Formats: sequence, structure tokens, C-alpha cells
Amino acid sequence: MRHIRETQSMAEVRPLFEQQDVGAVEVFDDVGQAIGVLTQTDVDAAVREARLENQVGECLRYRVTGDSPSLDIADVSSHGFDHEPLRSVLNALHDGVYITDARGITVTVNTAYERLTGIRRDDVVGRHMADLVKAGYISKSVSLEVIRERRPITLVQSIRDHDKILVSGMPLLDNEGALRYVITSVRDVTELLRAKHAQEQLAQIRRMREAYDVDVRIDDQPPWLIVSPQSRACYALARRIAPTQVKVLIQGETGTGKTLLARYIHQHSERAEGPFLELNCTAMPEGLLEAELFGYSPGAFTGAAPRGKQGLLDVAHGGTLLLDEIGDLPLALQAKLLKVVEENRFLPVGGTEFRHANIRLICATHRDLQQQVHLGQFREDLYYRLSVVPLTLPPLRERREEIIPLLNHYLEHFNQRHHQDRCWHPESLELLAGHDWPGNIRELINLTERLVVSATEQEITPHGLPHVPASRERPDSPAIGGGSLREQVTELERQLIETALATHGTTRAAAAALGIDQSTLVKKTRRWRCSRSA
Ligand SMILES: Nc1ncnc2c1ncn2[C@@H]1O[C@H](COP(=O)(O)OP(=O)(O)OP(=O)(O)O)[C@@H](O)[C@H]1O
Repeated sequence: MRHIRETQSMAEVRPLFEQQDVGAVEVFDDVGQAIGVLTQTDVDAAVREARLENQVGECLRYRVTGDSPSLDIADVSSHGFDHEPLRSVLNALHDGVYITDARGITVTVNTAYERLTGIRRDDVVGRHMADLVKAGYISKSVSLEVIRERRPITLVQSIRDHDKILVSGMPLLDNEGALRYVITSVRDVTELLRAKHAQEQLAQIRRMREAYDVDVRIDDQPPWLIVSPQSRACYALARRIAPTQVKVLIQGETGTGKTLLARYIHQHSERAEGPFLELNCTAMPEGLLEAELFGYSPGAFTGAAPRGKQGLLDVAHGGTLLLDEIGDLPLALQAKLLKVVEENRFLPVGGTEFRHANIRLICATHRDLQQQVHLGQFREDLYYRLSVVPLTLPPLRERREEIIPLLNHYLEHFNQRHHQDRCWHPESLELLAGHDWPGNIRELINLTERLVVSATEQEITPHGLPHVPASRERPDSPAIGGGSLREQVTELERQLIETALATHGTTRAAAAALGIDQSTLVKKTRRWRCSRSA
């Protein structure tokens, strides 16, 4: 034991804990009786709250002990925890403190405990914890568990039905290792849990937004190209209806730019600052699709997140939700979606209360929805509600004038991205312009990137092109019997030339193989292309 020192203020005691072997300070009263042991946390709290200063009488006497808070229990017992300054220390703490003896009889509680729990000190001091549980003061006694297990125990308890408190009980042993007291600290974590819940919800919304965010960006200026009259008309109509709330149905083959068009509408609407999310209705099984779209309530089904989950109709709040491949939405979900479209409200899975949907809905499909209606695969009422303004993006083969500008545009784009300086050989452009592009603009983009990164020379020649089948518009077999002899000969000639081009890759090689001039071959292919797009 070290010698006893005197101080007027707890603040002077605090630096002692900087010494490595000081774990606690034993406190004495004016007449030299030991009245308790303070750890650094107790002293810090007392200093922080400035509660102990001048409340300890003329002089606080203390002695530093070793690194374990070995309490001289006999001293504490003789004076009780209610003796000054220990009582002041306890009352200075922001957290509640509940102390029982080794039998489980309440010794004292501090004022923070009374405030947090609403339980009055006088009602519990001297009473056994088991009686208090029986009388309904508390739901469960940590002190009794600590007494039983002789180890620190922490649990979360409910009080007043809604507030949550974090209760940590700690056994206090004497020098012989016998249990003397259980000190339980009590912290109100209601706000903390509420904040945590809000944080979890935000994180969930962020995750959803990231997962369903649409990875196409458009500015008012190109990179996007609107060249053909069909695309121009489509985008002009989209621009006109963007500021309104009307439902839009975008139809077109895969890769024609439906998502880009939907984003264009979003960006020119009043919701431009809100989220723009996309859900592909073919991408998941019905149950999952329903949960992702409508969300679910807590405990809606086995394996559901305990707090429930917000659906995209919530997460897209204030923004636009694009339902891609709407033709694949199962009939049961079509009925639920109809309610959203008609009444702007929906029922989460397992929920009993309707939620308000504040979203703009844009739907897209590569299917013929009208035909699906005839086949009974799509609800007629929903179809008419969704397609107030139908927009159709034609396939790339029907707006061929866009192919070469797109090829040039994406070549430049990928040159920049991959630090290359590729250029198209005119014959390559010609060949690609004649391709049907079943995957539309997406196919064109992918091919261009592949060529930029894989070409061995600066110029992308027909040699470097993969086998690109020519337009499907030409029949696969000679058009015998169709038209005059002259027309049939021309058709045959065209097929022979296109086959030679596909086989040999370049106009020069194809012309050589057919025994004609390269310029003749080029002229003929141009003429056919012109007559086809006329
Ligand atoms: N007018 C355009 N100019 C330049 N790039 C375009 C244009 N339209 C579409 N694209 C690009 O083509 C690609 C495919 O477009 P998008 O994803 O919008 O097609 P989609 O019809 O929605 O396809 P899917 O049906 O498969 O979802 C995207 O990378 C998009 O940026």
C-alpha cells in the first residue's frame, strides 16, 4: 500500500492514472475511514461532470492502489455506498448504477438509474432482486445471473415496453476472491438503437440504389447520337412528355437504347434530382421479384430480415423506376402493379398497411405487349394504363444511317479509354454498315471495344474483323422465280459478291476471287445498300 495523500479536487487525482501500475484510487473520509475504490472511469466522469469538486468536504484523502481495483470491502461495508464522496461519485455518473450484495439484495442505485428506469431508490434498496422481478419492477435480473455465473454479463432489457437499456453486471471480488458485490451499469440505448436502425435502413437504401442504379449517363451534348429520323422523332416526343407525369412504355429490341431513352426522360423531368433505378423483371424468380419491388414487413417469411426490407417502390421515392422487360412480369404481380399505377399505393409482402408510392414509372419491353394481351399473358387494363405514351425504338438495321456515326463515335471513345489510336479502314466500315446487328447498339459497342483492344495494327482492316454476316434482308437462296430474269441475275450476283466479301474479308480479295475489278465490286455493293435503305 502506498502512502495516503490529500487533495481538494478530483481533477488532481486523474493524472495518477497515467502511471502504469495505478488501477484504482482508494478514497477515505475526513476521519480516515476507507469508503471506496474509484477506477479511472469513475474519476473521469466525476471530473467531467464537475460534481465532486467542493462536495467532498474540506479535504479528500486518497491512496493509490495496484492495477486491480481491489476494494477494501470491509471499509465499504461499514460505511455503505451511500457515504460521501462515493455517493456523489455514483450520482455524478451519466449511466445508471445498481449495486447488490453477494446475495442479490439491493444495496443502492444512483440518480441516473432512477431517471433512466423510473424506479425509485427507496422502492428497491434492501429488497432481493428475485422479489423485484416477481413484483414486475424489472423483467430479468442481471445481478442474479452474475451471482450465479460469477462473470461479467451484458444484456439489453426493455423497460416501459419501448425503451431499451443496456445492462452490464460486473462481479466485485474481495482480496480472497469471494464475491462481495455486483455492480451493474445501466445505459439507455433507445436513441442509439433508433439511430442504428435508421442507419441500417439508410445503408439498405444505399445498397438498393447501387444495385439498381442505371449505368448509362447522358449529358445534354453527345456522346449519345440521335441521327436517324426515327430516333429524332422518338427523342423529340420523349422530350415533350418528360415534364409530365404520364406513363411511358418504351418498346424495342434488346440493345436499341430503351434504358438510355428512359434516363433521358428522367433527366428532363421534375424528378431529375431524384434516383433513377431499373429493375429487370426477367432477372429473378417471382417471390424475389415481389420482395425487391414491393419490399416486405418484419417476419414476412422465413429467412426475411428481422426488420423487414424496403422495396424499390420505396427506395425510388421522388425519382423514376424503370421496369425493364415488363412483359415478363408474372400475372400476380401485374395485379399488384396495377394498384400502384391506379392509386399510387402498394402493400409490402406480409404487410397489412398500404404504403404510398411517389415514383414515376417507365416500362420497357422487347415483346409485343399487345399480342401478349391477346394471349392472356398480360393484363389488358395494365397494358392500357402503362402505355399512355408508347415510344418505339427501331432496331439498328432499320436506321442504318446511324451505324457509321456510332462506329466512329465508339471507336474514339474506346481509343481514349484504352490509350489507343485506332482508325477504321473504309472497307471495314462498309462491311460493318451492311451487318444486321441483332444485338443492336450494344453489340456494336462491344465489337468496337474488342477491336480497339485486340487489333494488331493501327488500322482496323476487314482482316481483323470477326466473321460479320451480311444483312439478313437478302434471301438465303437465289430468288429463283421471283421477278424478271434481270432481277434474279442481279440478286444472284449480289449474293455471290457478299459471300465472297464474307469469305475473303476485303473488297480487294473478294474482287480478285470473283475475277472483277475492286472498284466495280465496291460500286455494286454501294448501290445495293442505297436501294435497301431507300
Ligand atoms: N443514341 C445512342 N447513342 C449512343 N449510344 C447509345 C444510344 N442509344 C443507346 N446507346 C448505348 O447502347 C447501349 C445499349 O443501350 P440500352 O441499355 O439503353 O439498351 P436497351 O434497349 O435498354 O437494352 P436491353 O433491352 O438489353 O436492356 C448502352 O451502352 C447505351 O449507352
